[in-house]
Amino acid sequence: MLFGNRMRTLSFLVCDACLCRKVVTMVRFLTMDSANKQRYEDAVGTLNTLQTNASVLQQAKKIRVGQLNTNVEDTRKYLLRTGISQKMLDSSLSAIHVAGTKGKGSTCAFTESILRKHGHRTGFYSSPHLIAVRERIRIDGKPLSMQKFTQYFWEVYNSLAAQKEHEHDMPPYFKFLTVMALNVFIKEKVDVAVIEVGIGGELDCTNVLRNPVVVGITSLGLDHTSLLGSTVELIAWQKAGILKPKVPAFTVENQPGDSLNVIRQRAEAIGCPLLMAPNFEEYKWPDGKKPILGLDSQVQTLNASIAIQLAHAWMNANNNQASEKSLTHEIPQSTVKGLEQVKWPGRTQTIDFSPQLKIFMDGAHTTDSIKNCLSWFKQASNRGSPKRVLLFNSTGERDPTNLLRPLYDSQLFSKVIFCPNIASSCTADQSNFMVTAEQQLKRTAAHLAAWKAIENEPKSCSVHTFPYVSDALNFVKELSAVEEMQVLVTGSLHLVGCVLGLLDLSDEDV
Ligand SMILES: Nc1ncnc2c1ncn2[C@@H]1O[C@H](COP(=O)(O)OP(=O)(O)OP(=O)(O)O)[C@@H](O)[C@H]1O
Repeated sequence: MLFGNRMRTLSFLVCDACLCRKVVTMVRFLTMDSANKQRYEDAVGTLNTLQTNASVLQQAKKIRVGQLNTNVEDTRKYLLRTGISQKMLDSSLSAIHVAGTKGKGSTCAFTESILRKHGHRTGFYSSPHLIAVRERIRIDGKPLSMQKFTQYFWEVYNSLAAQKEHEHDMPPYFKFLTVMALNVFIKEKVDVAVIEVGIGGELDCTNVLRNPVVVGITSLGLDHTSLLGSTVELIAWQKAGILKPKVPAFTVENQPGDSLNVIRQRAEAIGCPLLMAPNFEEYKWPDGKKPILGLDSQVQTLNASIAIQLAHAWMNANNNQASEKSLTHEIPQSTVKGLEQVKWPGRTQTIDFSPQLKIFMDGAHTTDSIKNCLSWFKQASNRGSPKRVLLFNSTGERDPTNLLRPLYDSQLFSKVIFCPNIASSCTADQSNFMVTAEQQLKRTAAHLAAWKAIENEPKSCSVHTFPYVSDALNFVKELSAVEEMQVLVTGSLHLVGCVLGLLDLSDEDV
C-alpha cells in the first residue's frame, strides 16, 4: 500500500532536479531489511497511539494555564522510569534551552550549526516535524536514523510500559518524545544539546532542564493565546519561565508592547543575568565580509544574532571562560560557516521544481510571520514577471481572515489554492492527526469563504480548492507547462511538510 502510494507520488511529481535523489531514496527504502522497516513503522505507529498534541492542548485548555499543570513533574517521573534521575540529567547533559513565539526553531538551527562547525558533537530537539518524526531528534545536524529511532523508541517505550501504575500511565506524544530525546542525547554522549521549547516555557515538558548552560528567548508575539494568555506580556511571563538562576540568557531589544520589561522583571526575580543580543550590523566579521545567512529574510538576522551569543556563551562556559558580556568582536570563520551553511527546511525555502516552476515555502502561521514571509517572497521572487500562485492552509484556533488579509492586500497572486494538510500518500510518520479529513475539508471551505469575504469586486484572481496537496501540485505543474509559475506555500508548517514529503527529499534535505 505504502509502495503503491509512493510510486504514484513519484509518477506525479518527477522533476529533473529531484529525480536522482528520488531514485536514491527509493533504492534505500527498497533495500532496507524488511524486518527493520516494519519495526520502524511499528514504532511510529505506536508513538501515534499516544495522545497527540491536539488532544493534549484541548485538555490543557480546559484545565487553564497554571492550574493542575504537571507537565514538568510528569516528564521528570517518566525520565526516572527510563533510568535518568533529575540529578543525572543535571550533571550529564550540557544544554542550551530556547523559547519564543517566532524564530526559536531557526535560532536553534543556527546555534546547532555554529557549534557543529566548531567541532562539537551536537544534539538538537525541535518540533513540529515536516515529513518524519525522526527529524525532531537530530545528532550532528542529521535526523536520527530509522534504525536508531526504532532502537531508542522501543527502549524508552518498553521501560515506561513495564512501570505503568495504571492503564493510562504513559506520557502523551510530546512528553514521550522529550523523554526519548533526552535519553538519546545522554546515551549518544553529545557535547551539547540544543533544546527548543514546545509551547510557552514555564510549563513546557522541556523545562525539566534545571541547569542549562545558557538560555535564549526569541521574538515574542501572539500565538497559542488560549494556553499562554491573550497579551504579549502574559505570553512573555510564560516564556521567561525557562530562565534559571545564574544562567545567562539572551534575547533581542525589539520586542512588542511591554514584553521585554516582563522578561527583565522575571529575570531579576529569578536571579538570571539577562543580556541583549547585538544588532547584526554591530558584529565584526572576518575580512569585514558580512555572512550571507543560510536562512533568507530580514528577521533571520535577529535569530542569527541570538544564536551567535548562545553558541559562544556555551563554548566560553565549556572552556571555563564564562563571560557576562555579549560578544561582537572577531567573529571566527567557523561561526560564519555555521551561519551560512545552516539548513532549516520549510522556512523561507525555495525549490526549483522545473525550469518553469519554482516553489517558495515558509511555514508562517501568525499575522506577523505572514507579513515577513510576504516581504521575503516579494524579494526572492522578484525576477521577470511570472504568474504567482498562493497555496495556503491554516490550522488550530488561528483566525484565517487575519492571516489571509495581508496575502490578499499584497495583490501578488493570480491564483489562490486552499487545500487541507493531506498529501495523497500516507506513511506512519504523516498520520499523526487528531483532526479528521472531514474537519480539515471544512477548514478549507472556511478559508475559501474568508477569502471571498475579503475580496473586493472585480475579482482579481481565481480561487481553487483541492482535497489533497498532490492534486494542488499537479494543478500548478500543469499550469507551468504553459507559462512560468512561482508558487508560495504558506500558512501552516504541516502544509509545507506535505509538499516536501511529496518531493521525496533525502535526510540531507530535511
Ligand atoms: N524573529 C522572527 N520574527 C518573525 N517571524 C519569524 C522570526 N523568525 C522566524 N520567523 C518565521 O516564523 C516561522 C517559523 O519559524 P521558526 O520555525 O524559526 O519559528 P518557531 O518559533 O520555531 O515557530 P513555531 O514553533 O511556531 O513553528 C517561519 O515562517 C519563519 O520565517
